[in-house]
Amino acid sequence: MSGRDTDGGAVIRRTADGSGADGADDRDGRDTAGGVEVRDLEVVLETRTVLSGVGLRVRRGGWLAVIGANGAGKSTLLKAVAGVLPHSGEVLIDGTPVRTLKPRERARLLAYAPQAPALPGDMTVFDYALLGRTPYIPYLGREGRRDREVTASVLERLDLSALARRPLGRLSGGERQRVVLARALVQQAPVLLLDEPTTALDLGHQQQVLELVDRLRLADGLTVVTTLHDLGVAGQYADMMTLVAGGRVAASGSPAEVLTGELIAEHFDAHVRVETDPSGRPQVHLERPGRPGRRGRPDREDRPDREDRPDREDRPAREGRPAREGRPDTPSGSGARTEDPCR
Ligand SMILES: Nc1ncnc2c1ncn2[C@@H]1O[C@H](COP(=O)(O)OP(=O)(O)OP(=O)(O)O)[C@@H](O)[C@H]1O
Repeated sequence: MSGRDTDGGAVIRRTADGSGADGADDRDGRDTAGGVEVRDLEVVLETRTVLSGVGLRVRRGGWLAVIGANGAGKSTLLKAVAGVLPHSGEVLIDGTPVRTLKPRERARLLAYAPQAPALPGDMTVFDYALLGRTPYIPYLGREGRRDREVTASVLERLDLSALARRPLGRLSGGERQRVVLARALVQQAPVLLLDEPTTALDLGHQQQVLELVDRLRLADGLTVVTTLHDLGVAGQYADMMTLVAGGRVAASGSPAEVLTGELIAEHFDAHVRVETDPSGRPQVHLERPGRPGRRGRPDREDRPDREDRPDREDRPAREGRPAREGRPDTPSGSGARTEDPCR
């Protein structure tokens, strides 16, 4: 379900059915243990300290979005959590330090989809996704029927069945990105780390991928950590956010706490309008400086005072949202407005 905002831009909204558990998930007998905790993480690349003093905590079944400007350290943070970068400090997966896990143990606990991995051009989509089953296949053994079934099922859910026999070298960028995600999902680990999983995807596939991840999270208690550049999407799906700036945590909290006009202006140097959607989640709209805030509407200063508008008292409070009197006022100077975007 996608909609259009009043600015004419496309807005992805979460589907209304928060339960999301469609019963079609194909994981069996798997322990869903696994929250993530990072303590005082430091990563030095070559001679440069890229992350310093980073801490975060994601409960089992939570979705954390790591946001920040280019070069802030988001991918480095994800790689350190995935255990593929040397680090100091502690990364705990379900209470176990990731550095103490053998690769096979780690792969059963944690699946990581990098932003742009090098893909073997001659390998087929199916065989590449099947690599996600490696931690379950005995040494010197072959994959079994179950492994092939899980792989086929994930490919189907990501609209990739028709491409199953296609070599990776002959895919589009968005198809490649879904194949990388497929391999991670085929791994069926309780912790899923996704580095910018939707950058190359069209709007429909973005939504398909994010909804699938959310369904798995809600149905199986999957713990999800993603980096996301699209703050609007991050605000719709994550239940917690960490804003990284200059290799440190600049802010963390709920999407409403982190996606404020002030923080976005400070750390992204971007001019935005933040609104609250009917489900209470923040929506971030880019605003062009010097233009009216909304198409076809006069600037705020030119409009009659809200208190003077005659229809205000007659309107019912929106469903799922406290009446105006119960909502906190917009912080002064935040740049965020609280008008209903549908009016
Ligand atoms: N191997 C490396 N050696 C030294 N510095 C590196 C290395 N890899 C990355 N960096 C630097 O570390 C910083 C953080 O990089 P990282 O890829 O984590 O940023 P990011 O927040 O994911 O950025 P983006 O949004 O552009 O993907 C950047 O300044 C980058 O130039």
